[in-house]
Amino acid sequence: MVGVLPHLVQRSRRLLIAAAATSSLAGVFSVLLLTQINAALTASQGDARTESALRFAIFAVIAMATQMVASVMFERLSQSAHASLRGFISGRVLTADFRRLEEVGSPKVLSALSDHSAKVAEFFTSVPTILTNAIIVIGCLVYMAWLSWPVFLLGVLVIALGSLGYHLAHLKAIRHLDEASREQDRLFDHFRSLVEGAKELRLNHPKSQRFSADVLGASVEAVRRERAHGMSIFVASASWGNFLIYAFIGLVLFVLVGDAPDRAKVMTGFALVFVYMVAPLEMLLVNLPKANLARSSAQRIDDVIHGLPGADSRVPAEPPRAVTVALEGVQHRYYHEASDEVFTLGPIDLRFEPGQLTFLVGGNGSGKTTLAKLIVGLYQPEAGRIVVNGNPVDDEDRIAYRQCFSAIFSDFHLFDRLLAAPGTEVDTIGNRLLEKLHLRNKVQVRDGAFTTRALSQGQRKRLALVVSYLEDRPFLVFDEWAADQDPVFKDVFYRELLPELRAQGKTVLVISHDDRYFDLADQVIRMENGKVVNVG
Ligand SMILES: Nc1ncnc2c1ncn2[C@@H]1O[C@H](COP(=O)(O)OP(=O)(O)OP(=O)(O)O)[C@@H](O)[C@H]1O
Repeated sequence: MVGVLPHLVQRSRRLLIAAAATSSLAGVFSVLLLTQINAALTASQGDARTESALRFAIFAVIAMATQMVASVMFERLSQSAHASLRGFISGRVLTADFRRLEEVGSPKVLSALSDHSAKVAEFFTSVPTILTNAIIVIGCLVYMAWLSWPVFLLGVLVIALGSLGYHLAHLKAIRHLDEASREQDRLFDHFRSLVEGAKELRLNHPKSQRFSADVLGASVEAVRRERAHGMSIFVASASWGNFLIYAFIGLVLFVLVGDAPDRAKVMTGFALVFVYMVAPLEMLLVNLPKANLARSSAQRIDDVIHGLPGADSRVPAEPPRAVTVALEGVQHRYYHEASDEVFTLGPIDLRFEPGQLTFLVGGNGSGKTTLAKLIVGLYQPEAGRIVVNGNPVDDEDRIAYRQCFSAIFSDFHLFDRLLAAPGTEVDTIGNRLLEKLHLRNKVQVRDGAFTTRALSQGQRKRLALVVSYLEDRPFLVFDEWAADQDPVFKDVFYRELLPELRAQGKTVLVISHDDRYFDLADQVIRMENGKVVNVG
């Protein structure tokens, strides 16, 4: 698989080449400017000054214009790389296998979408600086060769020594930068705790302080330390490069030039070239680490993408009106790395019919939610198979299979927009449902969105139910939906809403601890430790 950085480079190859060519031109004209300055400084009386001034002016304008155009082009490349990276990663997250996504975890995904993408995009803005300055340095060397061969050879030797030092430093520095970007993924997890654990942290001051110092602070510090370490090595090697340049200047001015007849003239030329070359060299050495940071971030993005292999994104057909789902020897396992233990669910054989109300019951951790995720197709069975309306579900029709379901899990998410298909009278139907769920005085559906989501947990669950009704899927799954409802509404849910759904021919699966209502079910499945122990 091509990494994201080579992919981005390949994708915008043409613009990149154009921008690089313009950038190189800017470098070439900067060196030509230098030749004009030198010519003016060392010219004898009576030389054609006007002509020289004109050339100088033309070169200056071209250098500025090419620099400007190149910078704008690279800035655009950088922004489009950023946007395309974000689109690409989000696309992968959207289509990824759900279990793989759970394993990768949200901190890594968020870190890839924000910080790492930005660092990779910056690569495109550091390229013109690297390129222009590299050309200036090379141009200066060529000019030097024209002035004097021995000096040029010495220059090449210095550059070779500098590059060797830089390469050795690079090997060491990149380790720190890689470690920093890995730690940064963990840092995003702590950022999430900082926001999502705001209540717990406020209620316990010592805990908050320990979190701030030992967890968040330690991680921030680790990123700072590793990045500072890595970047310091780069910057220090830049100083080594600078030192070599000064050593070079010294050698040329005091040893090589010696007592040449036109010493003053030669020395002026060289001094000017050196001074002209130092700043680009510095820029070069400062910008190369940025490109390395980008590479390290691109590696992290590649890791996330690698963990989320692309899936079939064919648009599935409309789900059938009614579904019979059968599980045949279905099995799923979770591996817990920390304790080296495996939780095994199944093998399980079950059957769900249209117009059938099933209750799934069992103790905490017995595997009810995992079974529900298997039934709705979020997890693929590791053994056994699922048969829908008589047809076994294979990899190709898994997406289509999932469209048969609408589920409210306990960690459900309410989107701010209902995102209904165009043409659906979502406002009218939604408001009717809000009325039915006793929420009309609190919230409305307007222009395809709820007017507010700032409601109690039980009320938000009712909104999730509205969404579920609107989706109008043949199989509905409610994972402890009623747990947050008041006794009156619980009664409405079990005695009115569920029988209504059953009467409509829906297949309904309710995970519940409310044993008062078990007698309403057509089927009660009891689970213990990952196994179905009873179907009544
Ligand atoms: N995302 C996960 N990654 C790894 N293991 C998990 C994951 N989710 C659940 N498990 C494991 O599977 C077991 C069953 O969990 P599950 O959520 O299916 O139980 P449950 O019956 O729904 O429990 P509860 O009544 O508490 O909701 C747990 O004990 C846990 O060890």
